[in-house]
Amino acid sequence: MAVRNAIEIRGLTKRYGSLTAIENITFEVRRGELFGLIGPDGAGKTTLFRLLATLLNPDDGVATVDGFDIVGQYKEIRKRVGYMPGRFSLYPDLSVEENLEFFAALFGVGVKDNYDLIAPIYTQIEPFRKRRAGKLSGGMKQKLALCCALIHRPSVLFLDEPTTGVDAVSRSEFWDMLSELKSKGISILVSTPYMDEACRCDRIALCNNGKILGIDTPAGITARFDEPLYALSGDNMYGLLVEARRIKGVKECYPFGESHHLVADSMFDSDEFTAHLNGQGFHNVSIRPVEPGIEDVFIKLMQHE
Ligand SMILES: Nc1ncnc2c1ncn2[C@@H]1O[C@H](COP(=O)(O)OP(=O)(O)OP(=O)(O)O)[C@@H](O)[C@H]1O
Repeated sequence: MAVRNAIEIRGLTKRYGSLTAIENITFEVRRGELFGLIGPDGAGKTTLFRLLATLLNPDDGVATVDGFDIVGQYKEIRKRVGYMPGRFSLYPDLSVEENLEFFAALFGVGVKDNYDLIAPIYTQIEPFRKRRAGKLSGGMKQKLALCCALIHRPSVLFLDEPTTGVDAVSRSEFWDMLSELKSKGISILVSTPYMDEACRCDRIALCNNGKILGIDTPAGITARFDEPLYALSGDNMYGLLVEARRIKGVKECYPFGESHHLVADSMFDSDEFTAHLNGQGFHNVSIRPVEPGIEDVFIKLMQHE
């Protein structure tokens, strides 16, 4: 019988001494799904990947990848997964093509065996095939690392912060490549600290401090934000933040890119709010309703943790 879920995790816990890096995590990644782990540094994303890639053993709980247990059946899992770790995973002194050949040999396949899978990605770096991997740009390294992780045609792909430190255009191209791989039936678990990338996933888990704060589709996550939200800006942004937090009807106010986001309650009146700030000597105050994004939900969930 075909295994329905690519990954199943039940009550998984991992400690490093007295520090609990992963605490009682439960979720599943469906077959063919592009699933995102979204969270800041230290959330436990890398630890989770290392557990699922069978490089660490859990202290508690169970997990399967492609139907195989991460502890008892680790050899089966290693044949079936592709893992692109966060840090540079290539051999910097080997050329592009030597890296690819090395990873293919590691899995007992030839580069030609699964070339169709990597071709759309590899053709972009092929002109540089003689160049040492250490001399490639960030975006090209990322493409080569992805080819190396795919060379044995894994059924499940683990990508730990693949777009960190990569320019915006390469980041967007990378997500296009992931959509393409997904359409070929590969299940993908990918982590990112960038909230704007979350919307490229089928479902996401918001993680912080080793715990999962919420799991849903990106639209389902943003729908959880059910309070009036405004963008606030003006001269003296810091003073504005401090003063806004004191005003009646303001539940929260936090810096958000170029403006502040303000969460209001039912008592909030934006005209009164602006008049108050003008009376306090603030200039060019602008307040306008905005749609919540995933980051707003994240901030809200973290505050209630
Ligand atoms: N080998 C280790 N020994 C002790 N503590 C560790 C070890 N590896 C990770 N940690 C700690 O466990 C927590 C989770 O780290 P982890 O690397 O899994 O998080 P992350 O979300 O991947 O963040 P980052 O992007 O910074 O790696 C952090 O507090 C980290 O300092």
